[in-house]
Amino acid sequence: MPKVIIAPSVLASDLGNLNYECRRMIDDGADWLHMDIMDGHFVPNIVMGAPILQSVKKAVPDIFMDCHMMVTEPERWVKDIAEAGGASYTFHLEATDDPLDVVRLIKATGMKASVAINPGTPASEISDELAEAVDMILVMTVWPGAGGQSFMKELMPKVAELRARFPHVNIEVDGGVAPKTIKYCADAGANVIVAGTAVFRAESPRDVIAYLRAECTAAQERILQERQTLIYDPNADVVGDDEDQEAEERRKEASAGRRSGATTPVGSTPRSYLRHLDRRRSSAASGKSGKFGQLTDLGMTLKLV
Ligand SMILES: O=C(CO)[C@@H](O)[C@H](O)COP(=O)(O)O
Repeated sequence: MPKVIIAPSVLASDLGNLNYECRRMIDDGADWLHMDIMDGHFVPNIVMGAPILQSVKKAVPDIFMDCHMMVTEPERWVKDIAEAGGASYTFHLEATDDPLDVVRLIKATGMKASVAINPGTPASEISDELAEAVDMILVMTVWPGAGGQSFMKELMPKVAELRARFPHVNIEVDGGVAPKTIKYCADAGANVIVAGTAVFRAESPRDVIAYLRAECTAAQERILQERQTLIYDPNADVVGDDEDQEAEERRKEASAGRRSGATTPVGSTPRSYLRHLDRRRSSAASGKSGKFGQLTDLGMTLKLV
């Protein structure tokens, strides 16, 4: 599983003291700083651009700036952000017809490339080819444009689906992530955690960062153990297996979230996504068959990582 990374979103910081705020977060244990760039078109707000990032990079040279570009023309700002010291460039899938070309432009600058999807965009819009080309996929857990919104738990099946499909890709969540909501993200398989209000406005940002990290690390161990149980067993009977009551409950909750773009009718863990595929395939088959066979028939590659 990819490393757990905690990235406080500076949108919730004291923007008049941005250099100090970024330094404070790094000293408190943050791995990255999440820099929200908004152009007033893709989202209705305008927040910072390359000159501000450049000034931060100069004052805080060891910063890793995770640049979330909420802009309509993602290709237009790649060079400026790279020159300003951006380390990772996230563009929105909804903002381009040629995501692979944007990735190519980003990579040519030496920055890491990442693609974001809005709450209304299904995970299936991320093609295998795109996922292999990027370093990270950002699943927005609020509609982009403002900090301090409520976390959309019903989107967790998208995270679980992407984690099941791409065990090694960084999966980032952003929006309303806090100690109260981290478990949903962590169980679904997210490993890059953006949190603005919950960290910057906390009495002890250090404690919040440590808590978010601990929850994700613990969940990763659980996910790895669950994957072990998916080792091929020709005698396994997965049809009608009701051991995972919790997944069933989550499936019900998830289906209530379809209107928000959560199109995967499954529970919110990578394992339950794989089990869903298994059940779907099994219902069309007669008798018992091995799990690997069923998954690979569906085009899935089940990997132990
Ligand atoms: O991109 C965005 C909003 O558009 C986020 O980065 C938010 O800034 C996260 O803030 P909180 O919801 O954690 O306060």
